[in-house]
Amino acid sequence: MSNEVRLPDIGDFKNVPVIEVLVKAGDTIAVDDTIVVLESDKATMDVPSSVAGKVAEVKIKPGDTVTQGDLLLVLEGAASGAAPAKPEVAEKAAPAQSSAPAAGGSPLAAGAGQAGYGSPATAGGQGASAAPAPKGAAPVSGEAMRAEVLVLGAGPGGYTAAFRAADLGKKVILVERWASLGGVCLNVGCIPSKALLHAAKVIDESQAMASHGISFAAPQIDIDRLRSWKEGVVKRLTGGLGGLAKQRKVTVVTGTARFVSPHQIAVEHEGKTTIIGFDNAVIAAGSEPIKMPFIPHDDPRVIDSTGALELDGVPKRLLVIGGGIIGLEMATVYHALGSKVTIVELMDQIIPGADKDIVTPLFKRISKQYEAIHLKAKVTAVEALPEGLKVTFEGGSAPATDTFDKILVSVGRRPNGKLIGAEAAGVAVDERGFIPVDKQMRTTAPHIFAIGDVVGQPMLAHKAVHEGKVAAEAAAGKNSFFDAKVIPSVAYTDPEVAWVGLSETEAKAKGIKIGKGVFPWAASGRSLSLGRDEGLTKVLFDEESNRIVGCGIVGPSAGDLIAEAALAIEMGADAEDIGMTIHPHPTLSETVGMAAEAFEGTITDLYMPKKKAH
Ligand SMILES: Cc1cc2nc3c(=O)[nH]c(=O)nc-3n(C[C@H](O)[C@H](O)[C@H](O)COP(=O)(O)OP(=O)(O)OC[C@H]3O[C@@H](n4cnc5c(N)ncnc54)[C@H](O)[C@@H]3O)c2cc1C
Repeated sequence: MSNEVRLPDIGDFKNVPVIEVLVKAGDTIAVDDTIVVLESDKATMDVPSSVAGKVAEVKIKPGDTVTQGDLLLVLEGAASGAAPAKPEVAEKAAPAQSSAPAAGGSPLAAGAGQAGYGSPATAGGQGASAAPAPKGAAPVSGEAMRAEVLVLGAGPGGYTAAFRAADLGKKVILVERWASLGGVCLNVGCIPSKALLHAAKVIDESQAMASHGISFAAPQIDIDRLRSWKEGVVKRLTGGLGGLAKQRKVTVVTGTARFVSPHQIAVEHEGKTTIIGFDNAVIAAGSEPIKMPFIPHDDPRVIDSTGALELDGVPKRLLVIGGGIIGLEMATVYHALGSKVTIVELMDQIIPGADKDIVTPLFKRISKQYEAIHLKAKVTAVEALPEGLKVTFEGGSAPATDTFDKILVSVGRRPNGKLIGAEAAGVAVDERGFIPVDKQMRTTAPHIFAIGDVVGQPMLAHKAVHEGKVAAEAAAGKNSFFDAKVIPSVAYTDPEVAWVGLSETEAKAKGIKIGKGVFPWAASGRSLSLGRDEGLTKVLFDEESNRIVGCGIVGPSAGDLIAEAALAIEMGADAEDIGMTIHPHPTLSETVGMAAEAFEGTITDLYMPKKKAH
């Protein structure tokens, strides 16, 4: 039972005015009582099921503005060390962060413009639903092991949480159903895909050099060697994690875990069940690819991202369903290896989470390379015939039917929250399988935390890692919060597309006034010397404060360049800070500085007669 009532992480509440407060000190509140009316859609907030009792103090009044996670009420008997309403004393928050614009009501939204590898089909958010907290089951007897911190799942979120908790002196058990550590990211996600994308890049660049005077023979592709090189990269990293776990004395248990009570899990492995007790737990169970009911997924010619990374041959004609990041990265690989690629996407652009102008250079390039890209179109049926997979389309420029050798289904990922017996531990899971959490990554059972893909979008490894640290520190009694302002997204296509913070589309939709500085890479010496000129760097600024609120970059290495914008946003930098920072020449990083100068009107590498020089 908690002694605080906070505004939960549902929807998108940021700086929302309080219209009415329906309780006062001395009132007794019970589950489902309405306590506050907010302006946003006249939303009301009811007492969550983990809270009940007498109100000691009301922390808000009509006219205040509140943001997700803010403290609303303190109940009698509250612990003196109650967590602060805002993360200003969070240990990891540097001074510059707490003075940055988002805290003071800037247009920057923490969730803005973020898309991950689970997009576009699953549009969940952190704490997407306030499911009532289940009670949890009675403890079972026969505990074989006990941990101070138990971590369920050894992906980037889980191994980070386990290692951080161990470094903070906790006795940690890490449970993983797969034989190797590293989760989706290391085994069947980020790392193998980037290894294959590197191979694709070498093939494409060697072909491109023909027009610059250097010709190579057509590549001889030994698919078995390519696969084993990729597997070697994966093994090196996952093996390294095993070593790091040993060094920290983290006990790794192999098996599939389910909660059996609020302080116990049962681990099934090779027909044996082991009960492990814990004080705190961190759920890092990740996500899995979404399957579509009308697609014959058990036909070996229908693959998901894991199947695509297995590199089981190169199909002549490949259909990629879903023009999100995973689909486009895999299309890049298979195109380079020789497949004729068709993409079908429901929305009116590929990578729907990013601004159209930063996606257009990629779209133009792959439109020339691929057989077809059908936008605003969908697959309605797939028939498995001996000669191929007959696909029925609807909408856009798609034909009525077409036949392919393989189909990659990449329409998003679904969280694994419903597969771990969460109800036995008193952990609420929403109807889609996401686990609602607060800013300390606590679930509805306050001693159990959840992190990574299983708590919401964006489904990205770097988000999971950051959350893993917060959860481990909070479990170790530290006052840590997830207070990152932004989470960058990258499509490692060719060209790469990267964005962070507010997008122009979002700013328009929300009526937020922004200014922008754009630097076309056709004016970048470095870009031209790479034989490429289609790139673009766009930096968005708050119109009043001139502080950076978002950035979009398309071009080779955009994924590396976006880190500067993410840091600038975290630090509350303005256009002058970025423009006056001396960037090395000739580099692509100059394009970020020059975009800021274009906004300021101080740029000399472009002629911008409309901007007043100052
Ligand atoms: C093809 C592809 C490419 C990607 N590329 C990138 C990229 O470049 N950059 C990026 O940031 N993200 C990328 N991602 C996304 C990234 O992989 C995920 O966001 C990240 O792995 C999530 O980490 P996690 O710790 O939440 O979960 P996961 O990595 O999914 O790990 C969860 C772990 O929990 C284990 N588990 C689940 N249930 C149980 C159970 N009951 N008992 C025991 N163990 C269990 C699973 O076996 C798994 O090992 C990519 C994803 C894919 C599919």
